[in-house]
Amino acid sequence: MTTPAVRCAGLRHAFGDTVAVDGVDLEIPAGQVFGLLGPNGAGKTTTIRMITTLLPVRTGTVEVFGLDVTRRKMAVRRLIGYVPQQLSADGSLSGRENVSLFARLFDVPRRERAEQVRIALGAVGLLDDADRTAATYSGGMIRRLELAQALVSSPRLLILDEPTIGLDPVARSGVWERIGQVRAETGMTVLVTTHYMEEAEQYCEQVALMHRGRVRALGSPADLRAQLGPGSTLDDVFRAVTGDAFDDTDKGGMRGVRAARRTARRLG
Ligand SMILES: Nc1ncnc2c1ncn2[C@@H]1O[C@H](COP(=O)(O)OP(=O)(O)OP(=O)(O)O)[C@@H](O)[C@H]1O
Repeated sequence: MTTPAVRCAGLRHAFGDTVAVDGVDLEIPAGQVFGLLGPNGAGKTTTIRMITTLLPVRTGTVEVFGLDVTRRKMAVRRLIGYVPQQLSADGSLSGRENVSLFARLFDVPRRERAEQVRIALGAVGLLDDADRTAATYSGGMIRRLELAQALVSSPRLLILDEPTIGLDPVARSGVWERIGQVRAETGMTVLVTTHYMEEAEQYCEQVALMHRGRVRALGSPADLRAQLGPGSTLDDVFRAVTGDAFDDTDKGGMRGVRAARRTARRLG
């Protein structure tokens, strides 16, 4: 059997009295687009931060391509590209400068840097706009720029936290198209959190529904719908598991992205 891209066993994390992740067992097969779904506060970001080594794993284990994230932290970091919910692009720099900065941070060899930056910008359709400052980009372009920042180190596992939050439907499908193309070309594994059920349905091969720190349902969107009964949607499955509704904010530009992500955090 091939080594899974991610394996979490008995994973738990508490912030003081708040148990954010409460015994998560999860296996993400290599090469899949895997969706981690859940309402605000379900524990998705905390899980992702442990997988990316940004939060220590105190209880349970996490492996990325068979490497323990606690013992092999640096090796794990080299395998991962991460687009956090918080804005990670600098509005005062050009698209190319933003991606170059990440290339340096991720130790892309100096000789290869310019070419890798060009390839990453090309992969997200931003080559023509690469030398404009990011402050002039639309919300969808900023998300694609952040995707290029994560792709520049050629990761085997791409982790995206709410990649389409706050974007209009056209920009959302633009982001997903780019993710799909890169994944088809490289075979990389994609772990994504999203609030948008129709996106999970359309783009994820498997999803885990999280609620109150636990995985409550796991499977392909089609299997989960079938388990609930004929005519069910993934939304129905979600409501059956959580009983919660979502916020959905559509705004454009750097300010809009920041505002939407802030609102999403506040609502958490
Ligand atoms: N740094 C922190 N300090 C204290 N509590 C935190 C911290 N980070 C998260 N929490 C709490 O842990 C729980 C899980 O939060 P987490 O951000 O993992 O959820 P989420 O599913 O990613 O939600 P969202 O969709 O809003 O990002 C929430 O109750 C949250 O308030």
